Amino acid sequence: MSSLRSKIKGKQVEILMEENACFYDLTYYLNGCTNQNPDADEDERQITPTLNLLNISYNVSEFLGPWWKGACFRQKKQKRVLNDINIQFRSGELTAILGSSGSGKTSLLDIIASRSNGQVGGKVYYNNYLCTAEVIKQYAAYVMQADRLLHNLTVRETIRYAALLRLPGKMGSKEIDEKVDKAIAEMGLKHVADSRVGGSVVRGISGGERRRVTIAIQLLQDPKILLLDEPTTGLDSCTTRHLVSSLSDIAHNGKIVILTIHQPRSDVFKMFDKIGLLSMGEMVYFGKSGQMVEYFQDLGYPCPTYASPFDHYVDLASIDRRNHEREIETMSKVQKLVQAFSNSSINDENIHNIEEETMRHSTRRTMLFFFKPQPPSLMRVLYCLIGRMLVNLKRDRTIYMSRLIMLSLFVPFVCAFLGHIKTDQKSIQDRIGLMYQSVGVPTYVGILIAVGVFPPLRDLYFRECRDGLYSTTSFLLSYAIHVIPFQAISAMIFSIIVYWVTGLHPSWSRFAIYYATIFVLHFIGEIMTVGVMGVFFNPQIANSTSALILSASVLIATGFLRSFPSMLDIFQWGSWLSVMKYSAEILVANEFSGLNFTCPPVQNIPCQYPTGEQYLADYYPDAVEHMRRNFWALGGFMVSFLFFTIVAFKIRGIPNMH
Ligand SMILES: Nc1ncnc2c1ncn2[C@@H]1O[C@H](COP(=O)(O)OP(=O)(O)OP(=O)(O)O)[C@@H](O)[C@H]1O
Repeated sequence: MSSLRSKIKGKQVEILMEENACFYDLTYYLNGCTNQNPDADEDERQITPTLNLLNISYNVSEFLGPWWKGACFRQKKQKRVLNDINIQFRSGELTAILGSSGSGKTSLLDIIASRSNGQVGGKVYYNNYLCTAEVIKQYAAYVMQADRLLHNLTVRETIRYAALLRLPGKMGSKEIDEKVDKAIAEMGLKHVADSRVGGSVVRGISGGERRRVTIAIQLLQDPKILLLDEPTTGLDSCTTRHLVSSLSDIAHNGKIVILTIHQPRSDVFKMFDKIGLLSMGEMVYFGKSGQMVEYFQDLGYPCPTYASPFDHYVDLASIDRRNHEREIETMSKVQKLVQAFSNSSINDENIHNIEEETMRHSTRRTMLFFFKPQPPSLMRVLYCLIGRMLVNLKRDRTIYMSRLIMLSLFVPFVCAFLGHIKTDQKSIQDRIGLMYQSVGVPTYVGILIAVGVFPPLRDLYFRECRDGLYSTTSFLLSYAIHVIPFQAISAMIFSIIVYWVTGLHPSWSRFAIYYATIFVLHFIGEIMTVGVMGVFFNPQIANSTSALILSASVLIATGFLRSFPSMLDIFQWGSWLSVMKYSAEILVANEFSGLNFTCPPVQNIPCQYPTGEQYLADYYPDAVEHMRRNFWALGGFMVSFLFFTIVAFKIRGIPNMH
C-alpha cells in the first residue's frame, strides 16, 4: 500500500492506493459525497447513497472441552452465524433488523462496522465502492447496546467532551459548541441539557434520555451510516416511540440508519421504511415494512387481526427449543420460510438492485482515495481527557473525599497502636513496625482506590478507543496525571500526622524524604492496579492479584519480616525487582541514621544498639550511601509501572463489547 498526503482545496487528504480498498473520487468527496460532481454523468448525480451487503456469511470458531487443555488441544467447532445475506440499505431509509435472540442481528451490524472477529465471507460496498475497515470507520457510527457514559457529567458536558475528542483538530470552540447544540436539539435533549447523566446509583436522566445522549455523541461526526444495536431495549413504549421517531427523522434527512430490535412494539412498525427478519443467521424477509404483512399472508401465514406484526413474525421465525420434536418442527418451518424468501420476487429485486449498484460503471476519474480528517492534537486530547476525569471526580463527593482521606483513615490505628515512639532499645522494633505500615498502607490504599474508581473510565476508554478517538497511551497518561494532585495531598495528610505524632526523626528534610516515599508508593499502588485491570477485566480479581503482589513484595523485599542474609538466594535476587526494597531502605536509613538509643540502666545487660548506625550496619548496610540510588530507583519504578500498564493494555487489547 502506498500512502501519499496532499493538500487539495485546502483540505488534508490521505490518498490510499490499495487493491480492493474503498475508493472515493476526490471531487465526489469534496462535494460532500452528494454526487454533485460536475463531471459526473446525469445518472451518477441522481444516485442515492446505498450500503450493499453481497453474499455475506460469517463463521466463528468455538472451542469444546475444558479450557485447561489449551487452544492447541481443544476441539474446535465452526459455527455459521450468518449465511448468504444480501441486503441493500438506502440513504433516507430507517431499517430495522428483527429476529429472536441469537439470530445474528448484532453479528450483522458488527460485520458492517468491521468489528467482527470471525471469518467473514462476501462483500460490503458503499455505493459501488468496496469498503475496508478503515473506510467504514470514517463513514459509519456504531451505537452499542450499553450506554457507557460518566454518571457525574451533565448531558451537555458529556456531548461537548465527546465533540472535543471526535471533531477535527482545526475546529474552533464556537464551531464545536454549535455542533453540540445541534446534536442536543436533534435528539430532543434540550430540557435535560444541564442535568446530570446519572446511573444505577446516582439518579440522573431517564434510560431513554441516556440512549439519546449516546446517539447524539455518534451523530457529532455527521456519519453517513448510523448503526444501532438494540437501542430500544429496556425502554417503555412511549420512550421507544419517541426514540424511533427521532431515528426516522435522522434517516429521512439523508442518512442510512440501521437498528436491531428484538422486542418490537406494534406502534413503531410503521415508522420503519424497511424490515429485515433473521432466523438462525438466514434471511426470512427483507423488504418494505408495508409489504411484510402481505408477503407472509401470501405464504399462508396471515397476521391475526389484533396481533402485532412484529411479535407475530418474530415468533414465526423463532426456533422452539423446549423439546426435540418442537425444535425439529420449527427448524423445518424456518427452512421453508428461508427458501420461500430466497425464491421470492422481493429477494430477486433486492439482489438485482445490489448488483446494479455494485457493478455500476463509474465515469469518475481514477484517482482513488478516502478522506481522513485531521484528528485533534495530542494536547487537546490530554486536556480533554484530564478535564473530563477531574469534572467527573469533583462531582462525586464520596469518591472525591475517599481519594483525599482514605489513606488518612489508617492514621488513627497506626497512631493509637504505636503512640509516641520512645528512643529505648524496644523502640527499634516499634520503628520497624511503623516502617512496615508506611510501605504497605499507602500502596494498598492506592490499590483500593483504583479498584473503586477506574472501571467506569476503562469502559468508556474501551468504547472510545474502539471508535479510534485516542490511543491507550493518551488515556493512561491522562489518568496518571489526573491522580497526581490527589495522591500528593492524600500522602501529605498521612505523612504529617504519622510522622509527627509517632515522633520520628525531628527534621524537616527527613520528613520530606518520608513524604516523597509515601507519595511514590501510593502512586505505584494505584497505577499497578490499573495495569492489572488491563489484564483482568474483573475488578475483584484485579484487587486480589494486586494485593498478592503487594504482600509478596513486602515479605521478600523489605527485610522487615526476615533479614536478607537469611533468605534463600532466589528471594534475595527477586527483591531487587521490587520497589519495596528501595523504599524500605530509604525509610529505614532516613529514620535510623543519626539516632541515639538509650540503653537499659542495669549494668550487666549489654546494650545492643546504642546508635541507629549500628542497627543499620547489621540489617541495612550501606542504606545511607544508597539513598540517592534508591531515590532514582523509585523514580524509575514510577515510569516503569506506567510503561508496563500501557503495554498490558495494548497486549490484552479491547474486548468486543456490545
Ligand atoms: N465471536 C463469537 N464466538 C462464538 N459465538 C458467536 C460469536 N459471535 C456470535 N456468536 C454466536 O452467534 C449467534 C448470533 O449472535 P448475535 O449476538 O449476533 O445474536 P443476536 O441476534 O444479536 O442476539 P441478541 O438479540 O440476544 O443480542 C449466537 O448464538 C452467538 O452465540
